[in-house]
Amino acid sequence: MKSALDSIFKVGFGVELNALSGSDEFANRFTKAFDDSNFIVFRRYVDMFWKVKRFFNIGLEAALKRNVKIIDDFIFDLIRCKREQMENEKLVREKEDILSRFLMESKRDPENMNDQYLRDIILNFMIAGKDTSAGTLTWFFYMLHKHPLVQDKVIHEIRDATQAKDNICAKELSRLMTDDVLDRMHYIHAAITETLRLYPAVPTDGKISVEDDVLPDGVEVKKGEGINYMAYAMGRMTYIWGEDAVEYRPERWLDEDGIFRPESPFKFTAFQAGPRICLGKEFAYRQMKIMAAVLLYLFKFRLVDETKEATYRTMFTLHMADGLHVYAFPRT
Ligand code: HEM
Repeated sequence: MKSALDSIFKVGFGVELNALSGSDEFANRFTKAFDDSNFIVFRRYVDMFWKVKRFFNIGLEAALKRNVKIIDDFIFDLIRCKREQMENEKLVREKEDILSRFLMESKRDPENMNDQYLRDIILNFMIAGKDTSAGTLTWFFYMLHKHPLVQDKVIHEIRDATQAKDNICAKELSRLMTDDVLDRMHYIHAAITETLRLYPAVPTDGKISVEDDVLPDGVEVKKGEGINYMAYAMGRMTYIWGEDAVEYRPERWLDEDGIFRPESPFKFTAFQAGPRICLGKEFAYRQMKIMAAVLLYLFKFRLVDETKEATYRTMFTLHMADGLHVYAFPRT
């Protein structure tokens, strides 16, 4: 999670999270407030008194208010730092990250693109990019543990694609992860995609119809009605994926030459489909492949509790309940 958050800060906002927060403790406080708020907002679906609690500022709603203050302070600080950074660097690198681009735009339209607007943009990227890829990697490592043969193939492919020496360090190994090398990793791509089919980071997603419509199966939807699609259930349906739908089998994504064969996003819905498909999909695959390849090449992992079956925590994203606790041993 920490590493996914670091990437979003670096690539999306062009700042180092640690440099910004000054200490791990401040960054941890922000991360905790962010995760807890995610959980509390999701709870509103099943707590019919949440508005009353918000009105009297009690219970989880009081906690949410405190968390939102921590998040706001942190994000407004980020915006201030970023503005200073851009001034100091005389805007030489203005176009390198998403936040710089929004800040440039906000100069042209300061009334609409005010700090509140920028805060929402930043949070949107953090929600979209932090828990999704970090959570998927957690389930991926769990799947590899349950399927040692898949794990062997993954490690074989990393060796093959990188041609790394046995005693290579993490820094050198990550330097070998060029676009070319990552594009050759079809098996890992398939194994991550298979993980997302069974454990989609966004397990259920809601939409509101902007006009009267008819779904492909004939169901009528009226303007303003809500509708949900459930990637988690769809990934396990036998009439979509065949009799072995609940089996973890990366090979289903590969052709006879071992090349990754994508499915229609309307069938594999983990990234949604259509004009609002995930903007960070390619970034996420790259990030997850690099992280998985470096960790698996250098370490063997063993679960702390081999008997425990992983289950999820109900939130907007598919968190593994209590996380995945592992022992790591050097592979060589
Ligand atoms: C395993 C990783 C990921 C998965 C499964 C995933 C999945 C999704 C899904 C299902 C949506 C649609 C949500 C909705 O509109 O209701 C979405 C939207 C989005 N995602 Fe991702 N995402 C992932 C990683 C990322 C990353 C790393 C980033 C950014 C760096 C990102 C940026 C976005 C953005 C900006 C949107 C909004 C697009 C729009 O509304 O036009 N995602 N993602």
